[in-house]
Amino acid sequence: MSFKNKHTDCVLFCGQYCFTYACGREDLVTGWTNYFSGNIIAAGTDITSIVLVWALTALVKNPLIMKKVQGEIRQYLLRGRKKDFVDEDDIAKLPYFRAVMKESFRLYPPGPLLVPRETIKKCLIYGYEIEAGTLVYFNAWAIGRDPAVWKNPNDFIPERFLENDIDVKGRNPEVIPFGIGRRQCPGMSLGLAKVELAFANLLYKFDWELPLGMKEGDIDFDELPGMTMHKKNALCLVAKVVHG
Ligand code: HEM
Repeated sequence: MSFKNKHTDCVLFCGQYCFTYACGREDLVTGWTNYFSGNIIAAGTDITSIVLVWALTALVKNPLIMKKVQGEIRQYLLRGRKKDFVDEDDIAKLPYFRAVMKESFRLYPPGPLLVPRETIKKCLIYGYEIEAGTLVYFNAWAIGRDPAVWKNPNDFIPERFLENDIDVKGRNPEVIPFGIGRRQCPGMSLGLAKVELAFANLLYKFDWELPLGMKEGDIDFDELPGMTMHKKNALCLVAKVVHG
C-alpha cells in the first residue's frame, strides 16, 4: 500500500486493501467519475469477452486443470439423458467449474483499478492525513495477488476456492472483480451468469488445442494498459467439436 503526503491530491494503492475498507470508513468516499454508466454496452460486452479470453488462456496453460474441469462438466451433462447445452441450473452443480471461474477472476480482474473514488471528508488513516477531494484507486489486480492473503498468489490453483467460501461478489475484499461497496457493479448478476454460461458451454462443446507449430510456452499473459485489462496478444486456438 502506498500513500502520498497530505499536500498531494492523489493516493494510489498498490497491494493491500483500499484504506476505506481496511479501516471500515466507506462513509469517507464517494464514487468519482462514472466511466461505466454512460456505456452499459461496453460494460456488458467488452468485459464478457475479456473474462472469457483470460479464463481460456489460463486453462490452455494448465492442461490438467482444463481436463479436470471439462471432465466435471461433461460427466454431469452426459449423465442420464444427454443435454445439448449447459444451463444456469447446471452451473450450480459444478463446484470445480465455479472454482475455476473464481480463480480466473482473482488473477485477471477485467477492470483492474475499478472505478476511481474521491474522498468527501478529511481523514487520518494509519497516521497519514488524507485531504477531502483525494482521488482513490482500488488496485483489484494487486489485491487478488496479495501474498499476505493468497498462497502461491501467481499460480492458477482453482482448488483454493474449494477450501473456503470466498466468493467474487463483493462480500470478500480478498477478490473484487465486480468492485465493492456502494458503487460496485450493478450488472454483476447478469455479467456473472453470462460469462459462466458462455464459458461452461465452450468447455463442454469443444476441446481446445494449440494451432500447428505452436507450443504451450508460446502463450503469454501480457496485458494491454487501459481501463479494462485486455490480453495484448490474441489467443489463437483450434476448437474441436466434441458434443455437436
Ligand atoms: C463479468 C462481467 C462484469 C464485470 C467483471 C464487471 C465489473 C465491473 C467493475 C469492476 C465495476 C466498477 C465497480 C467499483 O468500482 O466498485 C463495474 C461498474 C459498472 N458496471 Fe460492471 N461488470 C460486468 C458486467 C456488467 C454488465 C453486464 C453491466 C450492465 C448490463 C454492467 C454495468 C456496470 C455499470 C453501469 C457500472 C458503473 C456503476 C457505478 O459507477 O455506480 N457491468 N463493473
